[in-house]
Amino acid sequence: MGIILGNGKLINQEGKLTPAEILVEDGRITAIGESISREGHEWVDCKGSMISAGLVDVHVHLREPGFEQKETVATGAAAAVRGGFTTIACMPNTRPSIDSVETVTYILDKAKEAGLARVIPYGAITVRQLGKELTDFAALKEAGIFALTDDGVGVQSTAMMKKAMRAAQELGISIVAHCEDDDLLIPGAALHDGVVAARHGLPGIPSESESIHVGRDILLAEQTGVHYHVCHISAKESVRLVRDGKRAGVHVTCEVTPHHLLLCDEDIPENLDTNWKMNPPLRSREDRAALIAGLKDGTIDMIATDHAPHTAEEKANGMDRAPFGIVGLETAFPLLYTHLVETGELTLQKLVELLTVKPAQAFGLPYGRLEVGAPADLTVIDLETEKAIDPTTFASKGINTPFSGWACKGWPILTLVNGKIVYQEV
Ligand SMILES: NC(=O)N[C@@H](CC(=O)O)C(=O)O
Ligand SMILES: [Zn+2]
Ligand SMILES: [Zn+2]
Repeated sequence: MGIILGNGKLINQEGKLTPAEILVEDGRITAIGESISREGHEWVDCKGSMISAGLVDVHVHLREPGFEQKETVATGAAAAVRGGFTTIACMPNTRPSIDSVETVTYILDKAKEAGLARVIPYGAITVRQLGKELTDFAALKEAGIFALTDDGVGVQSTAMMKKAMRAAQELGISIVAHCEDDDLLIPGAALHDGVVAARHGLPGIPSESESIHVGRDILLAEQTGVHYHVCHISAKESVRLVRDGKRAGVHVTCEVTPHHLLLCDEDIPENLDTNWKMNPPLRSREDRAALIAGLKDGTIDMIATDHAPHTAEEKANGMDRAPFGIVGLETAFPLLYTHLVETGELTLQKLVELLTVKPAQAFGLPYGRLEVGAPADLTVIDLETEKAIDPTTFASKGINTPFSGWACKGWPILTLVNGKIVYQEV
């Protein structure tokens, strides 16, 4: 017996929504048609909503092991499927960090136990993410990592990064970089080094602290031939460097977050609410425009949330001491649909691609495609009902979002992973 997603809509070649039904059997999509015979199958009413391939997020912090008060694999995976994400790659800045086979296996076991989203752990580039010694890439690959990154911190040594790229290239693993040059950082700086930080008399985080690493690493990627991916790109100079790198034939990709696409430093409230503190910081209005332009011309390959839950207690520590990071899994699609698609900046088709097939393609994952034979990772999204973002309803333990109260359309109502219903709006 299969499951029919009935009374749904699909985006066609012209980007129009047309009536469609999907049959799912044994974890795969086995038929797509205007109307599928219900005989012998369970029938689920999509109520005229859009059916999309399940969303893929290559940048998520699940916090387990070590910071279970912020999030666990189970709560993070629940947040993922509630947000329509069926595959998430989780970052290694846990305690211990994901620098050993044991920790990779621990997370994969927790994810299996939760039975919600597909969770693929990143492996750390350096032992304990200290930048001093490479981890055992071959062993981590064997254990099932998604790619290598030291996200949370930048790899400071150029020589270490080059060595990592060489080794990763030989094994066919991608290097994913949090680009940040610590030499350019002022302790306690929390906002972009621009007009808003200046108005508050605060030290700022300069754009070059990011773009210098982007430029350095693109040159190293050119030398080594590795697939190099930039995390949470935020500065216009970084976008320019990636554009030039692509033109020169370097295998470079990058991601942007929903918050960097929708907000800039001028939006930060006067009271400096720490739900607006994240790394990289919200940059200038021009930077935000460059990110949208980069998405449109293909320089930016995908959208990733950088879901970074922290406790309310930690976030209550003031702009200079609160941890960097905001949650994103449960708000990404509604925010982007409402504020980029409904406003005419991006087409719905393009938004869906940036959250499905584009990240999957860049990293060689078999997900993100809605076609017969593909794994039945599916998301049904209600594009009509308008609701305000309410952090008290989140499945995530984190409620640290600057988007509380924002009215949005585009809410996921049903999520299937591997043919199994893992989220259904009640
Ligand atoms: N993005 C953030 O502001 N914080 C992330 C770290 C990171 O993504 O660099 C975290 O782990 O909290
Ligand atoms: Zn980062
Ligand atoms: Zn991150």
